[in-house]
Amino acid sequence: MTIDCIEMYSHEDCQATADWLRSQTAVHPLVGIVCGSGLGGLADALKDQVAFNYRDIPNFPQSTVHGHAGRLVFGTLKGRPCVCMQGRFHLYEGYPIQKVRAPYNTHILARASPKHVNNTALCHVNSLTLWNAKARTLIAFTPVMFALKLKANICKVQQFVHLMLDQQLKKQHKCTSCVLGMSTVHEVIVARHCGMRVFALSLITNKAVMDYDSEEKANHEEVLQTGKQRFLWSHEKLYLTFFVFA
Ligand SMILES: O=P(O)(O)O[C@H]1O[C@H](CO)[C@@H](O)[C@H]1O
Ligand code: HPA
Repeated sequence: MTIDCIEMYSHEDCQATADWLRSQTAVHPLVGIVCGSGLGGLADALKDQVAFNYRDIPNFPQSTVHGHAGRLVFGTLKGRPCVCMQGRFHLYEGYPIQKVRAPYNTHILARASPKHVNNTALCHVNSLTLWNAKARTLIAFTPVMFALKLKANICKVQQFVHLMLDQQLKKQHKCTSCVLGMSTVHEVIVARHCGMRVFALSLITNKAVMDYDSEEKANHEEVLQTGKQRFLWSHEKLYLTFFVFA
């Protein structure tokens, strides 16, 4: 990490964010959920909510994407302390990666026993991805979760590559049989790097633009609409899966 990067979001900045949050709520989350586009409604399921607007949290990035409420919601889900991010951060918003990943570092700091960053944990970048044809939902697991999920026989399995893509990088990547995203991969990398167990569930919302010479972009309204339509199903599954592993 260069000096510039450290200055953009230092350990002290991160600590200040965590200290402020700890002073505002007695909830010490065991589970952190990042709600993607169209899925922010999941936070409504939390009981005894204490919510903060990102703009009021020291050093926190701001949500700029339509449909991302920009709130951090603490509460309990089936009795487990939990925090939901209603709004995530993307490189295409103009944030440097240090700012995009900051909330995930902060989540670690907010835990009762923070872990040291382990450089070797970066080998967990390649998470497995499962396909549930019925609900058009992809689920990425660490290998342990993959095995448990298979045992539970909850969904039909097909393996995909989840490719991280930024609008500007589109022309550099050609892939077949993969799903595209602009956020989850770097979140998973940082969380694994910090020693968190990760479970990622991605809703397939739209057909990707596969003509690499096209200026066309993913249709965000379609993404939000599909999120709304599929939310009830996802909601139930999120209950199921999070409480298997929390
Ligand atoms: O915001 P998330 O959940 O990543 O969802 C996706 O949907 C948007 C596409 O319009 C992008 O923000 C992309 O990353
Ligand atoms: O079409 C897409 N491309 C990349 N990321 C996405 N996230 C939602 N839809 C898309």
